[in-house]
Amino acid sequence: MDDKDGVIWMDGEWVDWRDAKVHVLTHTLHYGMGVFEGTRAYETNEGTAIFRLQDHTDRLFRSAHILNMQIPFDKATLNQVQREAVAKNKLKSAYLRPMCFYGSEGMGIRADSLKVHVMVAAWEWGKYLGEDGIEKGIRIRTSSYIRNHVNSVMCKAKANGNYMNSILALQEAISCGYDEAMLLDHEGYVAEGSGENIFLVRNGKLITPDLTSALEGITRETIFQLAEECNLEVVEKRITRDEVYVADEAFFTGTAAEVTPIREVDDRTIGNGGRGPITERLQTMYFDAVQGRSAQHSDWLTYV
Ligand SMILES: Cc1[nH+]cc(COP(=O)(O)O)c(CN[C@@H](CCC(=O)O)C(=O)O)c1O
Repeated sequence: MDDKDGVIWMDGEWVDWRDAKVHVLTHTLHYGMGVFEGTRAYETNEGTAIFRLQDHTDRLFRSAHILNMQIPFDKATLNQVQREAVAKNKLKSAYLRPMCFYGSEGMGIRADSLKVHVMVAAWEWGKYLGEDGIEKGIRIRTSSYIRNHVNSVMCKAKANGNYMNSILALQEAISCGYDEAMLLDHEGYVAEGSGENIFLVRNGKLITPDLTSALEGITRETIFQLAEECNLEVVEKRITRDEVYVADEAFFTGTAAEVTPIREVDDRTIGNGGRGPITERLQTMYFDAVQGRSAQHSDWLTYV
């Protein structure tokens, strides 16, 4: 990733992509105390637009608040910089990564006298779980790693250090021949994917875990709204792994994952073994919204 052409925003300045570096004694590099966002910009007939930019920026600031980090820029600045990151890098569609991190002003767990630094990068990122995955569905397995406990890490913060858990789970799934991991919480109930929220369809209803141990996904909330528009009931409840096995349909949601059907869990075929009809309908509505074909949701788009 460090050999691209383009620019990255660091602490108020645009720097050449290849020069966007930090010292090896950068505190967050050692201890993982930082927050970030993943936001997508899509090409639309009216130009490139960032999807639910304000919601992502709001969550970035909530994440920082949870970790008691003071971001030294305001939301309007972060929103404008993300628009510029897409434009300056001449991207028609993009994945945006704002991140707030502690610098190399000091070391140690005490973490006092540290400065909060902010960067924003943007790059082209295709289908997170593969082109096939979006249409045919993916194979997932229940991870041997449980989701972080709500009192060991802060699950409502999109915090850098939380993702060691996700990486271990995903690496395990891939090493076992699957595409993604499904993580249970410490009580054994389904929480989410390594980087996605999860939905089931059963008897025409959507079912999704409550947010206790999961990230408050913006795509998850988008699906709630789209489901309401097509009179689909959404039930938030505790879900066991065998409820996933007997679901009629299942899918992941996330900015990177978008709406990805799940066709198999722990070698159990889900429903028709592919993308289910309700999943397809919601996926189509989602892509209509992000690609500017849904007049009803033009407010979700921030044109670059
Ligand atoms: C743990 C987790 N849970 C749910 C979600 C879905 O949230 P939302 O994007 O607001 O719908 C994400 C986003 N995962 C991001 C990280 C991907 C990465 O590899 O980094 C993403 O989808 O951008 C998570 O990281």
